[in-house]
Amino acid sequence: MQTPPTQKNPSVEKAFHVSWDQFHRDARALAWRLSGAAPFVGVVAITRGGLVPAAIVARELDMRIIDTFCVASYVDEKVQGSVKVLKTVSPELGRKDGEGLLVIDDLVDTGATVKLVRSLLPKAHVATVYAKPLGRPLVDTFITEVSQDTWIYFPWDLGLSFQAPIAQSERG
Ligand SMILES: O=P(O)(O)OC[C@H]1O[C@H](OP(=O)(O)OP(=O)(O)O)[C@H](O)[C@@H]1O
Ligand SMILES: O=c1[nH]c(=O)c2nc[nH]c2[nH]1
Ligand SMILES: [Mg+2]
Repeated sequence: MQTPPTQKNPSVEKAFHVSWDQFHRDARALAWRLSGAAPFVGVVAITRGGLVPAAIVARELDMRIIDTFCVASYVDEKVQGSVKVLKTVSPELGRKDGEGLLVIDDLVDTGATVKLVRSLLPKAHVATVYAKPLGRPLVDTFITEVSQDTWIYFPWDLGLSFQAPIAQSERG
């Protein structure tokens, strides 16, 4: 299954850099919020970004049944291709339209990924750590909203590098 052809994100101007520490705290906050909706029969991570928060949430909620929903979409930074399903959940977990499942991703942006997952698991509870306005109505639980023109930089995509002083960057 696949969503309609390639689309580009609206102009992304701002940057939101997330450290490992901040991501861990935000994912734990998500687990706290989800504890009110528990119990779930299993956790499903939307790969690949959902693997990290899924591990943290599963640890906090003491869940051991963990599966993946594997998709591929963004072909390049900030450019989204059509979303393709590479693997869905096991038939055992996926029966009953995903009822009782907790589906986790790192963020919802345009909502294309979550829409596709929801079309196959309509009764699952979908949670993300971060949400942008376009995708926000498609998730049941999230922690932090950022504006649509913000690109979120995750710690697994970053490395340490020199930062020019603010005064220097203001001089151009
Ligand atoms: O709401 P959308 O516009 O669909 O965007 C959100 C999706 O984009 C990113 O995944 P990406 O496809 O870049 O792959 P990755 O998780 O393997 O990095 C992110 O992890 C979400 O899954
Ligand atoms: O690392 C990422 N940051 C984002 O803001 C984003 N939106 C879609 N896909 C994304 N990946
Ligand atoms: Mg992803």
